[in-house]
Amino acid sequence: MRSGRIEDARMRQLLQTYLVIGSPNCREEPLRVLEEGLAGGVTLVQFREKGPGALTGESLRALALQLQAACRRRGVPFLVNDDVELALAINADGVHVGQEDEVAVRVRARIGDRILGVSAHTLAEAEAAVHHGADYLGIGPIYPTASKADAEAPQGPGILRMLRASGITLPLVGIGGITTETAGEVIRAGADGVAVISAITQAANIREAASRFVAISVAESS
Ligand SMILES: Cc1ncc(COP(=O)(O)OP(=O)(O)O)c(N)n1
Ligand SMILES: Cc1ncsc1CCOP(=O)(O)O
Ligand SMILES: [Mg+2]
Repeated sequence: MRSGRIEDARMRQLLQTYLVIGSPNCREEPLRVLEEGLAGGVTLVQFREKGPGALTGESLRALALQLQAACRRRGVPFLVNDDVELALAINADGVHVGQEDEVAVRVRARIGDRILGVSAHTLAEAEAAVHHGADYLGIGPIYPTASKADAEAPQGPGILRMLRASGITLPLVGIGGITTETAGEVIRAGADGVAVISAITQAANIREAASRFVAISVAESS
């Protein structure tokens, strides 16, 4: 059991290499993809079961439990995207919600001290999320992405510089089209880390891809 909200310093460490994963993103068994990512050193995991062929009902819950168990074996926190009900039912470590999801202040009330991540695309959304009790903000898409059909227009790393210059001090993670070529500039622009779907889940060598992101995040954050 966690006692109290996560500290910013710990949150920043967890955000360094954040894997977002669901079965539609995987070319092979999601558990194997996740285990390879964990072996490569990913620091935080979000279960995001969305897109063509996404599981529902009992199979969704079964996959969530399977992936959560793999994270527990490695001591890596496991968050659930969108579905607060599922997160509570499986006792996940936290939830990530966006602007179209259940409002953050209500999610905070429901999940207690579990980790709360909130997506923001503007300074006003970022300030509201801070006020509503977010532990970190997901900022993106930074670059074009094929992994989210309804993504907003890419904003580039400048959005991160703008948020930092405007006084947002909460832990931030960049997301959207981030590769090992661009992860460094995302962190230098003000992110504490990078959240990645395809550059890890679709990699020919998942473990190696994850470990490259880890090395970049560590080097850029020190
Ligand atoms: C770390 C992180 N940042 C942003 C998002 C996007 O959330 P949202 O805007 O609610 O879109 P969906 O992921 O629900 O399609 C995220 N999932 N994770
Ligand atoms: C969930 C989400 N939110 C903004 S972009 C995105 C998708 C990121 O996936 P990828 O790393 O494959 O571009
Ligand atoms: Mg959402």
